[in-house]
Amino acid sequence: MAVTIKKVGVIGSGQMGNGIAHVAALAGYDVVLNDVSDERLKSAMATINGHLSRQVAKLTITEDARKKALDRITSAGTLDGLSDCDLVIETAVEKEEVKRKIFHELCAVLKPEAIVATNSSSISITRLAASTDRPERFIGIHFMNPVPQMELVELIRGIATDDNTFDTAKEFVGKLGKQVAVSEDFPAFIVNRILLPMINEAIYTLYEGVGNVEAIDAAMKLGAHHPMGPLELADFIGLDTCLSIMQVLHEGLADSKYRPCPLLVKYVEAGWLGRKTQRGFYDYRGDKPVPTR
Ligand SMILES: CC(=O)CC(=O)SCCNC(=O)CCNC(=O)[C@H](O)C(C)(C)COP(=O)(O)OP(=O)(O)OC[C@H]1O[C@@H](n2cnc3c(N)ncnc32)[C@H](O)[C@@H]1OP(=O)(O)O
Ligand SMILES: NC(=O)C1=CN([C@@H]2O[C@H](COP(=O)(O)OP(=O)(O)OC[C@H]3O[C@@H](n4cnc5c(N)ncnc54)[C@H](OP(=O)(O)O)[C@@H]3O)[C@@H](O)[C@H]2O)C=CC1
Repeated sequence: MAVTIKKVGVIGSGQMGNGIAHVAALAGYDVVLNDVSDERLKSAMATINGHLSRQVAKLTITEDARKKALDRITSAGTLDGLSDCDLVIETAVEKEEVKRKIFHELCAVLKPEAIVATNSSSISITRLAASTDRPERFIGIHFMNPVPQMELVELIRGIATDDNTFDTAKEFVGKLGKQVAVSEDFPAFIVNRILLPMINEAIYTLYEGVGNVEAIDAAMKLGAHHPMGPLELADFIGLDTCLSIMQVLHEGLADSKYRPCPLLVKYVEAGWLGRKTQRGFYDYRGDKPVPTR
């Protein structure tokens, strides 16, 4: 039987965290948004307001809905502020040690009956659940980017996830107006098991000089009707996240076909992480994106 969720905690206020806070608040949930820096939290609130305002301008929501949604979101600089949440969704960086540390600290302050979820793109839900005090109330709720636009959410049970937790997560996703795809707990689940090797292959195509950035993106946009070219999409997701997902696939499935492209590694080492750092396969610092290769 599903448990009633009223207050949702979101840990990490990057592009996914602010998107999840946005859709949860619009659906009527009280939201507490947490991040390590106040600056990040301020910028996330401004981003959410910007996206809600665009929805008002497009008449997809009313001005009243925008105001109410914003009023439902509060920010918290520490995890103590999430102690009375019914559901907490972790969406910090795709690094297992960071997530484990967050769960350890969160569980010490969170009410025992609350559900803990991760928006991880690739990491084992069973393994992450084992770093909490409540593996039966732990689940993967994997949103797609950009959250307000994408219809799908993957639900991934760990080995110990109980039926109440699964049913509650499914009901929550339904109330956000999204569709569920259920995935088994294997590296990168369904969407990223398919999407990330395609993106990695596009980077190999660039690395081997088969085509330049513009040619590769145009080929897949015009030749396969993808809404974004694979390199544009990689920049949109974040190259650090893309690399982490490929590493999880490579290590988890022990197959050389998932080897991250050395050029992807180089971009991440340079700190060229895509849109979020203004430089990746494109340079976003000018009026329009300029390919970096
Ligand atoms: C890595 C993972 O773990 C899993 C993943 O998420 S993989 C990534 C999955 N996502 C994709 O593949 C996205 C592919 N791209 C697309 O579908 C489209 O390009 C897109 C929806 C992002 C934008 O569509 P578009 O028609 O080119 O652009 P545009 O008309 O400017 O925007 C369409 C809508 O998206 C919204 N949008 C665009 N970027 C956004 C963002 N970063 N955040 C929130 N909303 C955004 C716009 O506000 C607009 O909404 P309205 O119509 O309500 O105004
Ligand atoms: N990008 C995508 O397309 C998708 C990503 N995901 C997953 O969502 C998660 C977040 O990704 P995304 O939003 O893109 O990443 P971002 O880099 O945009 O945001 C991550 C945020 O988490 C913050 N953070 C880091 N450590 C902590 C911490 N200990 N406590 C609280 N906040 C912290 C970061 O702060 P700071 O920068 O200061 O370190 C940053 O604000 C990842 O697990 C990713 O795999 C899932 C679906 C799609």
